[in-house]
Amino acid sequence: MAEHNVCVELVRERQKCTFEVQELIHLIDGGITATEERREVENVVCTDPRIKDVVPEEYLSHKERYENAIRKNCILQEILKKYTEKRTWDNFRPSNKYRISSGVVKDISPFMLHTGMFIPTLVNQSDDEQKAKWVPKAMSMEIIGTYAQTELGHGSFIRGLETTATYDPNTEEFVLNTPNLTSYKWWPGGLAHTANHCIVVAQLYSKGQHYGVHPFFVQIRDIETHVPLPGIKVGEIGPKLGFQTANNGFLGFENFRIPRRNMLMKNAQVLKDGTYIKSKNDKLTYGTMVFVRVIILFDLAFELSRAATIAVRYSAVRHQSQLKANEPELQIIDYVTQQHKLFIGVSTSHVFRVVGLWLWNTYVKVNADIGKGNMDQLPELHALACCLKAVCSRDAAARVEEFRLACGGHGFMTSSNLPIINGIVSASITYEGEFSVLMLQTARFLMKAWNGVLARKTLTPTVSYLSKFSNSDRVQWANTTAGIISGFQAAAAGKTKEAYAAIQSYLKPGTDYEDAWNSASVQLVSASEAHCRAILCEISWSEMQRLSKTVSPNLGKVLLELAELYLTYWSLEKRGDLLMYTTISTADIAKLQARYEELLALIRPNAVGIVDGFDIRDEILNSTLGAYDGRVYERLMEEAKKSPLNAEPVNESFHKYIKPLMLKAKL
Ligand SMILES: CCCCCCCC/C=C\CCCCCCCCCCCCCC(=O)SCCNC(=O)CCNC(=O)[C@H](O)C(C)(C)COP(=O)(O)OP(=O)(O)OC[C@H]1O[C@@H](n2cnc3c(N)ncnc32)[C@H](O)[C@@H]1OP(=O)(O)O
Ligand SMILES: Cc1cc2nc3c(=O)[nH]c(=O)nc-3n(C[C@H](O)[C@H](O)[C@H](O)COP(=O)(O)OP(=O)(O)OC[C@H]3O[C@@H](n4cnc5c(N)ncnc54)[C@H](O)[C@@H]3O)c2cc1C
Repeated sequence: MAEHNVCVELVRERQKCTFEVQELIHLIDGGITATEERREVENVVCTDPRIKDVVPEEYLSHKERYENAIRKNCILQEILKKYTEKRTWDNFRPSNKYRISSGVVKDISPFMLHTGMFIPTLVNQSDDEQKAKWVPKAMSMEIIGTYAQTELGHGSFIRGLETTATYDPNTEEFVLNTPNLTSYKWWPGGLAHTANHCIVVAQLYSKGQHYGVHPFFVQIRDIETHVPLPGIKVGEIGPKLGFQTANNGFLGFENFRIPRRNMLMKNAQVLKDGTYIKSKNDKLTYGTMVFVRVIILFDLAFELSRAATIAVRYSAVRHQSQLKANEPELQIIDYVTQQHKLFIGVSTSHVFRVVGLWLWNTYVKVNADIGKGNMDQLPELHALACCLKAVCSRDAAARVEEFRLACGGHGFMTSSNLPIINGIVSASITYEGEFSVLMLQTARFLMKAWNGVLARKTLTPTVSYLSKFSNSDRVQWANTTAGIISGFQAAAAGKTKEAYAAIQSYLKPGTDYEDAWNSASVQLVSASEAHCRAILCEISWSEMQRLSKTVSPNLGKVLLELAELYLTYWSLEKRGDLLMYTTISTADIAKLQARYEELLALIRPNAVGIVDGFDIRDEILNSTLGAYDGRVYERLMEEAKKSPLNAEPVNESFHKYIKPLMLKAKL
């Protein structure tokens, strides 16, 4: 971007920056080569003239919008293929290259489930022979798939799914059926008109026995004509709050037959005669969900970084009101209340990224152990992935909404892109495991851990802190980062203990454990949240500390300020918990507040530099308010002019309706 086109406010902001932005970019990308590789792909895609929309997406009809998304995503796939053809899935270097998708369509790609769930399920749940047959075809997009699990009647309760797969040993086939309306698959992305294959999660029956839910590889459309195969009823579910171009669909089966070997057989198998071979652990069927819950953290970090870039740059450009009489109007970023809205979101993006990487490394390690037959760490991984996915998605949605509010009226414009990002992030609170449902999964783990505390057992690493805080004394408070982390752990331990006690107190004679659990579930969710906050604080602080030692002192200082801001913000938000479970005093809280305000002031001069460090191209930001040059007002007007209503000075509705109304009023 030529600096002479950049508005004066952003030029000044960039001059103020105390660290090297390029260094931050490389840190976020994971190295200079990763930055170069990402930029190269982004450049090829974003400068391809076929990708540019003449009419903005939001003015298209639902149908046109989908067709446009498909057209452009096919071009993207073509380009990406060039960059990935030498790689197989197994050595595919995890990167943030998928973010390029936002430079192609503003909303969600209809191929997202193909990449995000169809391929991972084939990779992780097929046996070697199946993998060799299906994965290359899916990777090259010779076949296009999705993940069809949720039904009209059941999403959270997977054991309640109603689609059946009944083995017929005579033909060595499974017969798939949708027994009633509530058993229609409902929601899968790309299912409606994009995918020709899907993973179907269905209840398995063989030799008259029921064996629970299992994944099946199912072709639903003809490869040549794309016509649904006989016995398949498929369609789209209609417009939603967001995800307009995701092509979410419904699917029903009528005696639809698939070969025996189309059951994904890495974990459980059905032999030719119908004999069922059990998996080493029946929860391995849920493996793709664990994978996606883990990688969602990267997606949330990225979406937050987009919203942060938009809101921070806009706040530097926008002037409003006078702080002092006869002085120029302030840049809104100089109002401390504005900094309070903005900087926690910026910091949260960094926290999610580093905690996401830590979770990813844990996932890789546990998966390797599972491969060797050791399932010991699976419950802990599941508990971690559940609460982190749940809390981070909810936090991200709150932060994006705050960024939107921080942009005042203009943040309400679709052209700001904040409403679309809001839709994308809000959806993540529900999909891949609804918030409360996942929090209660982690609570199950915490209750078991508390049993371990009572029995003086050694606990697994992420809950080992519970033993430290098992007595009733309030924990000694220290106004340091270590003290804050310890305070969060004390709050988590205290809440876990109380939720446990609440279950016991509800367990009167004649009460089932499940009813007592339900009665105590608000406290259980609260305990899970506290546990998750303790993890977010501990891991983000240790990771940011580690990273700060790998970079220049100037950047290291900024990283630590962002990390400390996160800890301080949450200490103030959760002061009630800290007052209950630690010896924190009102004077300590006042000190925390003062430090928080100090951190806002320290971050302020670097705010634009920090969001520049996310290195998000204008085509990927898609925002009138957030572009690199800060030409906010020109862009808002340019976009407004694209409204089809502005194509004619008088709309025909005037003659048809308004004029007659006015004439009638005269009579
Ligand atoms: C360096 C960077 C690397 C990154 C790599 C990047 C690669 C980039 C590639 C692509 C990028 C793409 C971009 C990605 C963005 C993300 C996009 C994804 C979009 C997704 C769209 C949405 C898709 C969906 O929504 S699919 C449907 C999802 N559905 C759900 O999640 C349903 C939720 N429900 C459940 O999970 C379960 O029903 C339940 C857990 C709530 C209950 O199950 P249950 O009834 O069977 O269990 P119980 O309650 O009885 O418990 C039994 C027992 O089992 C334990 N359990 C449960 N689940 C698991 C599990 N998964 N694993 C292990 N153990 C489990 C449970 O804890 C109980 O244990 P107990 O010991 O307590 O008895
Ligand atoms: C944008 C989007 C994309 C999606 N994409 C896919 C996809 O590609 N493939 C796919 O298979 N699915 C997909 N889904 C479906 C998604 O996974 C489910 O919507 C999700 O798992 C929640 O299930 P549900 O809709 O049945 O909600 P419900 O389970 O009916 O939840 C409704 C309410 O009941 C509460 N509740 C439910 N069970 C309990 C419990 N045990 N304890 C306490 N409270 C409970 C919940 O907390 C919630 O408040 C998608 C959903 C969305 C929104």
